[in-house]
Amino acid sequence: MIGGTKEPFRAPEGVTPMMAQYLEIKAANADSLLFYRMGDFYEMFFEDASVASRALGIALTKRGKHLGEDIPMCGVPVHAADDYLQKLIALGHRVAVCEQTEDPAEAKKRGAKAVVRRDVVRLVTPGTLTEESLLDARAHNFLTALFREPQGEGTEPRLALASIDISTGELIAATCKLTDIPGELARIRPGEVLVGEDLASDAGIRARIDEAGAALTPCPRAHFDSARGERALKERLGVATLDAFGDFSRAELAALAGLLTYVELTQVGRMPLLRPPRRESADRLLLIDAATRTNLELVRSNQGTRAGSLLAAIDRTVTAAGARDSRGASPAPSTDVALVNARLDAVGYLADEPRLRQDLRDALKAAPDLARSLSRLAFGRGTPRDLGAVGAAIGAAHALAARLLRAGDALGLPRELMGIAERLAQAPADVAASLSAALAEELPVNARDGGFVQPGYDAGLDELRALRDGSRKVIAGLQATYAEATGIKSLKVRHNSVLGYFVEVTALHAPTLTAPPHAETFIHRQTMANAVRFSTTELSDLESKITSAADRALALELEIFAKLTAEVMAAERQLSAASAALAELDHYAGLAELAVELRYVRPRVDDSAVFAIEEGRHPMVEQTLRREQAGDFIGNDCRLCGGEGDRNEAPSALVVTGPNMGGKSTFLRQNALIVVLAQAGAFVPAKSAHIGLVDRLFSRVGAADDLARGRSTFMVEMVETAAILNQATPRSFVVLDEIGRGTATFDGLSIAWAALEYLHEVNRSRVLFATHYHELTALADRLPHAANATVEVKEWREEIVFLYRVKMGAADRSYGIHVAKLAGLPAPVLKRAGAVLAELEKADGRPKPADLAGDLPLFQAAAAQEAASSPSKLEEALRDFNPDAMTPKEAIEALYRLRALLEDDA
Ligand SMILES: Nc1ncnc2c1ncn2[C@@H]1O[C@H](COP(=O)(O)OP(=O)(O)OP(=O)(O)O)[C@@H](O)[C@H]1O
Repeated sequence: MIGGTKEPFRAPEGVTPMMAQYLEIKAANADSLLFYRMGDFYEMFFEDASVASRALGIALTKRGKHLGEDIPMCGVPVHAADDYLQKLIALGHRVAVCEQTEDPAEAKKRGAKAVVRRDVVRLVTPGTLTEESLLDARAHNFLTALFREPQGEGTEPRLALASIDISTGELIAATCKLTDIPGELARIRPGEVLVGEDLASDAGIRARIDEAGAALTPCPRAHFDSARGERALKERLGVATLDAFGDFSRAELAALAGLLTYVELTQVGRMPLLRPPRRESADRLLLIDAATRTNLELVRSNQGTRAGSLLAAIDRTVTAAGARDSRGASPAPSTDVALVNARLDAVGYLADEPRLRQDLRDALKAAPDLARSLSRLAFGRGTPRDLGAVGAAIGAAHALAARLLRAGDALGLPRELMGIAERLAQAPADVAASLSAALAEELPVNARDGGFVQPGYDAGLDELRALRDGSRKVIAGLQATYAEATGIKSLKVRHNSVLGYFVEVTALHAPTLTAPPHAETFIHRQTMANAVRFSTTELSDLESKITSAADRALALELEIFAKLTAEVMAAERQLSAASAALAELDHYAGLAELAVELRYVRPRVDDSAVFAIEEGRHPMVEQTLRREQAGDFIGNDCRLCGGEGDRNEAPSALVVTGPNMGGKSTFLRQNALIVVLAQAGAFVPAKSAHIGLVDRLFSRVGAADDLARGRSTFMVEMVETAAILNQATPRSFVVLDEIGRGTATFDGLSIAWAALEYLHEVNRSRVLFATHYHELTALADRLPHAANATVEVKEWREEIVFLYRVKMGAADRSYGIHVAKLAGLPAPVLKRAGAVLAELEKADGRPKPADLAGDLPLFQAAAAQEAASSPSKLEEALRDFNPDAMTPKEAIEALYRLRALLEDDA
């Protein structure tokens, strides 16, 4: 555990002083691999060496003995350490980087055997990366802390989440129900999740964090101290109260405390830049659970790639920061009508102004990644290029603000864009002026390389540089002087790191220099196969002049670097605000570009329960068809009206039937995606769209096996269906695609039937329900607010042609065998299948819809309530268990218990 109390360490007897130091530092960082700096390498020893050599594929060697045994060792060169770090972090390791904290010469002064002082300067963990090389520029890298709210009696357990992207300083707090944690983690996608010991021992929480693909780090409970969190935040932000940023709960402050304590520990005291925290209130976000996110391929396709996801399809941002923003952290789909419309106003304005949009995008493209440069500077890991980036970004911010305001003069900017322009205009011009006065055109990657301060900025520096360069010129001149004095035309003055400057002549000429009169000037240093090398006092003097001038010049440059960094950090608040504004502007301009490029329209978003789409399209399928020149996407209408609205206007549930490959799934998902886009403030792929705000979105496909997690297909389906039936409200939007196919036909049909009835009667959500069970089409006749829809096909000489048009009404038959033919099933199999089908139909092997309709009672809302007032034992038992908190094994056991109860009742 990070930051737990540690026993004082004592090295065993007879260990070398260096090993004793190593063991002590390792003992204090037992849960990390220790990168122990030795010269130009980070070395690892013992178990760390074995683990790292396997993980990195590098050689395992030995170095000396410890308690009579060989010490395994492996190492990575310091200059290439980033690559190795990245691999280790990706594999889930954490790394403690231990540096020499004094000059070896200093150590020598303490005695020949004294060990150079070393200390861990940083813990590298998946959630605390700042290096450009370790991060994806276009994605946030969040570290999230979870804290369980004290639970009142009879209330649902809730958790507070605090998240930080330490590479940009973005800080967010939120609270959600325990059951919504997977969805929240899927949205934030943290690289690492911190939990107190109590939560760490909760198998349900562990499983959820694991499923979100994040590393779990247990921390001492004491880190989650809300009073400390509040104090630390106020101090860091220099404010007396946090009220201006949101109404943080004690649990949120505790989560923030856990987060900040951990950051401080891993960064060994250095605190990152912090942007004012944002409180995301879960009741103003469209809730999308983890399964729905995966199913709709919001940020990742089913293949696990960005390509093919909704994000890839709609992202037209031109800066890395804009892409990070678009990825979902800040413009998360909202349920706040005013906010959604304000965002749509911004997109609409830029969509209508092509010239302005183009100018803004051109300027944004040239602007550097301000957020990440700022964060590196705050950490003391900044480079001259980061300073250059800050200066350039301020310039870009002013130019963009001016461009926006110029446009706004005539037309009046919408609220969001006005806010952006104001924040951009406040970027500190004085900081930009000092940076541009100080910095050279070409900037080195490292401050230690020097040469980044431009001539004329600092007289002292200019003088030292002149001294250094003058001496170099004198040396260059000495070659000619020596050649003439000795009569050796081939004499050269050279330089290497061992001898410094020296004179080199061929072996043939060497005697001239070793004999009088030259022997006095030339001091023999080295004899090579063909050459002999000499030094002279003059050269040595000049050399030490150069070295000392260069050293002093570098020291002066580093001072200037520190001064400029301090100046930048003093304006941190305005710079952070400007950097967020740059990202937002890019985000809006990108959405406007998308709208124009692909003819997306502005949706009408309001508080109604309507969902009316005219000629809607699927964002990803449309683009794939276009890319592959596979024809046009056929737009389809969809009209639904949920429980709170007037369900007579339109059905609340559509049962979609039709042949495989006919376009059912595409139709279902495009409508769910349109909801996501609209509520995120984006235009949507349709001819027109009217959307009454959706509070929760669910999308499920009849599950594929999830054997890796030890659940059967059917179990997954049922757990997920249960989640929907328990959570969907009259404002929700539910997409169910072939639910129930994971079990025997009749069971599956019955469950699909009952689920649809329940959604219709109890949840009263807007529902799209695709199914292969034709029998379900009968339901639409029985349920007042359900209707049938089907995807059109044409039959032509025993072939079917898909038209991809969705029309009202039921499919007259299914076309499984036709599709099997398209898939290339051998002809004899197809023929035999046709014969079997004909027999079955003749023998009426399928249940008649009417029979089923008669057998199965509806879930009338009233009946459901009546049942609720006198719960049976079975219901009581059911209510007690929480499917989300169960392991697959527990779920199966629970099912057996329920069965037993049922038999008892009977
Ligand atoms: N509206 C449309 N316009 C053009 N092509 C479409 C349209 N809808 C679907 N398609 C094409 O048809 C393919 C199959 O669609 P989809 O997966 O939605 O069918 P399905 O009815 O759900 O099939 P199954 O029942 O086998 O899952 C899509 O990948 C796409 O190429």
